[in-house]
This record gives sequence, structure tokens and C-alpha cells, in this order.
Amino acid sequence: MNADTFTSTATTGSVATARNLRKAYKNKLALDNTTFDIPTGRIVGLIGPNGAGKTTALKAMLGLIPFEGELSILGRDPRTQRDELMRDVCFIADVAVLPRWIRVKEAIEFVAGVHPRFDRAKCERFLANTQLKPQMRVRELSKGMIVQLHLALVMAIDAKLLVLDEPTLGLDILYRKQFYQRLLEDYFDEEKTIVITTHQVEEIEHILTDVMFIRDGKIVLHSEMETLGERFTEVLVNTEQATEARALKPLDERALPFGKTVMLFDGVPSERLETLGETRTPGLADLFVATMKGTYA
Ligand SMILES: Nc1ncnc2c1ncn2[C@@H]1O[C@H](COP(=O)(O)OP(=O)(O)OP(=O)(O)O)[C@@H](O)[C@H]1O
Repeated sequence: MNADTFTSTATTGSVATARNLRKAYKNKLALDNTTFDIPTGRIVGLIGPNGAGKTTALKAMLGLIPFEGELSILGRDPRTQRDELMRDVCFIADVAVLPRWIRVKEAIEFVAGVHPRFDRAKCERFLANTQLKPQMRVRELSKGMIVQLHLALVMAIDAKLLVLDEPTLGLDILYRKQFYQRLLEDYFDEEKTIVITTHQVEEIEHILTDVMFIRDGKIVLHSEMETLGERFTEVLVNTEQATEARALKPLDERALPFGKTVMLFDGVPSERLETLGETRTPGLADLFVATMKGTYA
């Protein structure tokens, strides 16, 4: 990729263009030649094991840390144009960051004060459909009500890029699902882009348009969700054909009851795999486990 390509992608509706990012902490290379592109109108899952560099990558995109390499976010360099950039970016860390003593109306005041594109009337319209009242304190709210408050605050910010770092940490599965569904239905449109990190892979895979796997500071897989199935296939292999299947070098395999084995293949033609057993596209969680094998070895 040459410098011209870098400039042209950055000015044609690309949200993020990263080339060879490097971030070294004292004892650790958190970003190691990290390179990726994110076009407008996508919901991207940045997924990786603990310590892989997810938060570091997001902090670089938000101009919160120094780093080496080329990075353009909405056509701007987050290191030198952070203030301008922040007019178009909304960053929300996990829901649990709302202090328990804060009142609903104070949370609204706070966000109104820090985000130039926050639309208070829109936020209040969202809240009018809930049981939340301006005087209520966060500690009096149920978890679901906290999600509603968080969503109302997020969705009233008209940002081009929404960055969510583990947005549903600490919430149970019902609230997590509700959070992502509302985000998809009530917030997202083709002019917005959302980047999400989470460890709850299964819960977000249905809303993602793209996935990026990061390991040891490197992007090891970047794919549109729709094309994952063209590259990766899972096969339910019978015992008799296990040796033949293993010769095709599966990325990973796991045993099932009754002697069957599920094997995951990368780039093996489906006509070949269909002779070995029932085939299907793997779920993101199984693909993640296969790709990250050996991480903690
Ligand atoms: N301020 C810091 N000082 C020193 N090392 C750091 C600092 N921040 C992060 N690191 C190291 O950089 C690496 C990447 O950390 P990062 O927080 O980006 O990982 P992550 O993928 O977000 O992990 P997790 O899923 O556990 O939140 C880790 O090894 C971490 O220990």
C-alpha cells in the first residue's frame, strides 16, 4: 500500500485507515504493525483475547495515546486534530461507568456539556417512553433502566463514528441483547459507523457487518460477515473419515458425542469438504477459538 492509496481512501468516505500502527508500553508491544480499513456505514466487531490490544487500538483512534504509524479517522489525524475529530465521534465505555449517585437529569446535563452533537430533546423523547424520571438516581434504577438511560444518552449524539468498548459489561444477557438490538434498530444508519469491542462474541455476531480479530497487537482476520462462509467451513465428520479429513489440515477440531468430530477448515473448497460430512458456516465464537488457539499456551 503506497502513500497515494492512503490519501485517497482517507478522503472517500472511509472512516478509519490505519497503516503499521505501533504502540509500545514498557514491557509490551500493544500494537504491532496494525493495519486496517473501516468504510462508512459498517458495524465492526474488534474481537480478541485479553491483552490483545483492543482498547489500545480504540484509544489510538480516539487520539487518547501517542503511537507510531499512519492513522486517519474521518480524514483527520487523531494526534493533531483531536478536537475537530471529537465533534464527529462518540465514545462510550461500559454502562457501569455511570456513577451510582448521579441523577438522570444530571447525567443528561453532563453529556450535554461534553458532546457538541448531543440533542437533549431527542434524549428526553427516548426517556419519555420509559419509567425513568429526571430526579431518579442511578442507584435506584434497575439494570434494564440503566441500559435505557445509557442508550438514550448514546442515541441522542449524532456522531459519524460511535466507539463502544465493552459497552454491556456487567449486564445480564437479556439487557445485553436489548442494548445491541436497540442500537441496530434505533441508532444505526448507512451514514454512521460503529466499532465495538466485546468478549460476548455470540451476542453481537448477528448485528455485525464486519469482524476484525486482533491477537498480540496484529489484525489476524478482517472479513465482512457475509463472506466468512466463503472462506471458513465447519464439517461434521464421521469417525471413518476423520483421518482423511485431518489430512486437509483443519484449523481446529472438537469431539462430539457418538464419535463425530467437528472440524473447521480455512480455504478448502466446499465440494471437497462435502464428501466428508455435513457442512456449515462456523459461528464467530468457534472461529475465534480456532484462530486464537495457543494464545495462552
Ligand atoms: N498504560 C499501560 N501501561 C503498560 N502496559 C499497558 C498499558 N495499557 C495496556 N498495556 C498492555 O498492552 C497490552 C494491550 O492492552 P489492551 O488494554 O489494549 O488489551 P485489550 O485487548 O483491550 O484487553 P482486554 O480484553 O483484557 O481488555 C496488554 O498487554 C497490556 O498489559
